[in-house]
Parts: sequence; structure tokens; C-alpha cells
Amino acid sequence: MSDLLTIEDLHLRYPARGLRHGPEILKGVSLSIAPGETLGLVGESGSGKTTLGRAVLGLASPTSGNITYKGENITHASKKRRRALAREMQVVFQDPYTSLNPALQISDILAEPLVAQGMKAAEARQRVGGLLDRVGLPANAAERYPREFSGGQRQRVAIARAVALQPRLIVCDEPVSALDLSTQAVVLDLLIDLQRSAGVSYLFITHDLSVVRHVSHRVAVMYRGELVETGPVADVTNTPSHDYTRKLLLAAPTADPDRQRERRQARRALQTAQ
Ligand SMILES: Nc1ncnc2c1ncn2[C@@H]1O[C@H](COP(=O)(O)OP(=O)(O)OP(=O)(O)O)[C@@H](O)[C@H]1O
Repeated sequence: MSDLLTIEDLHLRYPARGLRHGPEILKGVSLSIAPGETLGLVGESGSGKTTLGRAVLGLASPTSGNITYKGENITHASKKRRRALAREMQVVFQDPYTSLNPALQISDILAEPLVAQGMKAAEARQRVGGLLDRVGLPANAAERYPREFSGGQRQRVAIARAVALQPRLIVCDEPVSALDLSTQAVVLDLLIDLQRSAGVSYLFITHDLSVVRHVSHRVAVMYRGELVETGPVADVTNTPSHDYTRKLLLAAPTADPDRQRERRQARRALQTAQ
């Protein structure tokens, strides 16, 4: 099956004050995502993961390279084309406390993307009950405001908003990082269920390897603006080929004291070898 999204040799510098360009943030990134696939994008803070997601969504402008969606080069798509693409590409952000407009009822938050794509307001409102049901929220949530919900429930609303237009691709940028562990698992399972029923693809950005293991088919490891390793999750996490991936795995938290000891020894060995 041909890929849904392909990124080839993408470079990006943000404009900087006083200079024509700031430092290079993406340094020749190439990857692909198939229909119905989840690609986990991991890497330490500042490595460029969010920037890559923003470039895919047209929120950051690459300096060179190509982003191809369903065979169309969208690297520098016009605003008009981007508005149309919003039907197919959506985003779920990290912070469920700031990503929903506090002044709007949930029904308006969920109807908004449908109306923006030309649906009549009355018809959009009729869809709200079905969307709430898909993410496991009761129908009476429609008349309530974001402040009346927990973080996990708000993230369900954000996911309902993202799936309202039946997109083919959702960029999930640390969607569970702000949630406690048990709520994380519930929200991740919801995303997996939606993928199974709707065939949506995810570019799943996270610094958390246990989250990646839970949701991804493949994983790409980003280090200082470059992808240093890409492969099936089991291969990358069991037999990492790059030193940085090994470090990332060794830094992942574990409650098991034996594993903590093993990891301390492995970290020392890695440092000595360098
Ligand atoms: N709008 C912007 N203008 C200028 N520089 C930016 C902008 N957004 C991000 N950067 C810089 O780009 C680099 C990569 O940031 P980015 O947010 O993509 O990394 P990240 O891997 O997603 O990090 P985190 O996990 O902390 O979110 C950082 O040095 C950051 O300061």
C-alpha cells in the first residue's frame, strides 16, 4: 500500500530577530507513514519533534525538502489548500487545559470544525452526540464547559474534535503527558480503538518510551534535528542500533530495582566506551 505521508530531506530554520535565519532545527529528516499506521516520534526535549509536527500541519515553513500527502506536494501549500487539508489532517495537543476554548460549551467546540468546513450549524450540532459517544462521554456533556471536566475528559473532548471531520492523519503532540498514569492508559486505548475503527494514521510525538511501546507500530528516534534510527517498535526498543537510542532507553524510568541496577551499569559502560 502506498504511503499516506512522506517527508523527504526536510530542513527547517525558524526566522530569528536580527538574522535572516536562526539555527537549523530540522537537518534533513525523512520518514513515511502508511494508512492506519502509528509512527512514534521520540527524542529529548528540544530535538525538533514538535517542529516536525508543525511543518506537517503547515504551521512552520521548511527551508528545503518535501512533504507529500497522498501523492500531493504540500510543503508550501497555500492557505486555501491548507484549510481544505484540515479536513484530513488534525492535531491533538499536550495540554487539555489550554487547548479548548474556555468560553465555549462542548457542543460548540465540537461543532466548530464541521461548520468551518461548510456544514450548517444545525446539522453540525446534531453530530455532537455521536462524537461524544465515540470518545466515551455522556450526551449531557454537550451543554457543559471545559472547566467542568477533568484533564482526561478534556483530552477526550480534544480527541472528539480532532476526529469530527474523519481525518486520515492526526498529529498527536504529547497527548497524554499532562495526565496521570491510569488516565494516560485510558486515553491511549481510546486512540487505538479509534484507529481500529476508522483506519486513521497517527504521528505520535512523545518523550515517553513506554507510551511509544503502547501505541506505535514503528518508531523514529530524533536527536538534535536528525532521525538517528527508525524501525518497528520491538526492534528499536529491544536492539537499538544508535547510542542515543540506547541512552534514551536507559534513561526511561522503571520501578523495578533489578532493572534500575542493570541500567546504571549499562549507562556506565556506555560512558566508558565513548
Ligand atoms: N517558533 C519558534 N521560533 C524559534 N525557535 C523555535 C520555535 N519553536 C521551537 N523553536 C526551537 O526549536 C528547537 C526544537 O523545538 P521543538 O519544540 O520542536 O522540540 P521538541 O523536541 O518538540 O521539544 P519538547 O519535547 O520540549 O517539546 C528548540 O531549540 C526551540 O527553542
